[in-house]
Amino acid sequence: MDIDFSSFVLAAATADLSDEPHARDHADAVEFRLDMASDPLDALAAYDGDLPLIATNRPTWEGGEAADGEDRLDALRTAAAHDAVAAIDVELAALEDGDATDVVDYARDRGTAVVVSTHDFAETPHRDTMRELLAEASRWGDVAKLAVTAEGAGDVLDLLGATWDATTAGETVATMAMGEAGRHSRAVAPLYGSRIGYAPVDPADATAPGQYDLATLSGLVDRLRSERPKAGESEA
Ligand SMILES: O=C1C[C@@](O)(C(=O)O)C[C@@H](O)[C@@H]1O
Repeated sequence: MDIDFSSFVLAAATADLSDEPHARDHADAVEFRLDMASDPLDALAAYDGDLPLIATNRPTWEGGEAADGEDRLDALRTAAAHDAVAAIDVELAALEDGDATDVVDYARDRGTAVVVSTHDFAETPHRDTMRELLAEASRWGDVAKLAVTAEGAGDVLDLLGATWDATTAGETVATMAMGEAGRHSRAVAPLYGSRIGYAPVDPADATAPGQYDLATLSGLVDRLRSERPKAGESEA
């Protein structure tokens, strides 16, 4: 299965693939958080859902639950070989230190897309720093993802600015501000070019702070998209 990141993709984020039938009405894909699942590879082998998967195996040093090491990357490699897995998510830091380059090469050889991500659970970096992180991740991946923590609306404005700059420079990016102050970024960032949104089917199963549930985010994104000026009307 493939995912087309040339337009917005709404991913149901979950540690439980039995969520997939409940996600179909609203989601374009499922993000399977291997690091949060019990027996993730068995669940993957048994998957026969309709939605394509983005496989993520987030290490503890980037806010996830997977122990660092070869096993984590081997699981991602196994996931990349599964027909339903359209993309894998790899941390930019794991590529820069060289650990994950083999997994990314393997995914590419199989035609599996690569999302290269950075998470900041403490703050929102300076706009220039965010711009650099997106540019760097774009060098490695099909989609450059940046999730930061907003303390106020100004942080979201900076993130949206970096998103817009990257998008107008031709990069394919996914951005979101975590935390309460950043919540609205999840609905608005797609208007500035963000190509992936993440939301749990059930809000109790959130995979990051400040997520909307899937039905709510789907409704907000659709509504805002339909109100956006059509190309040629007034957009830059
Ligand atoms: O990187 C992301 C974005 C995310 O952290 C969010 O804030 O929605 C949720 C994660 O599951 C996903 O891998």
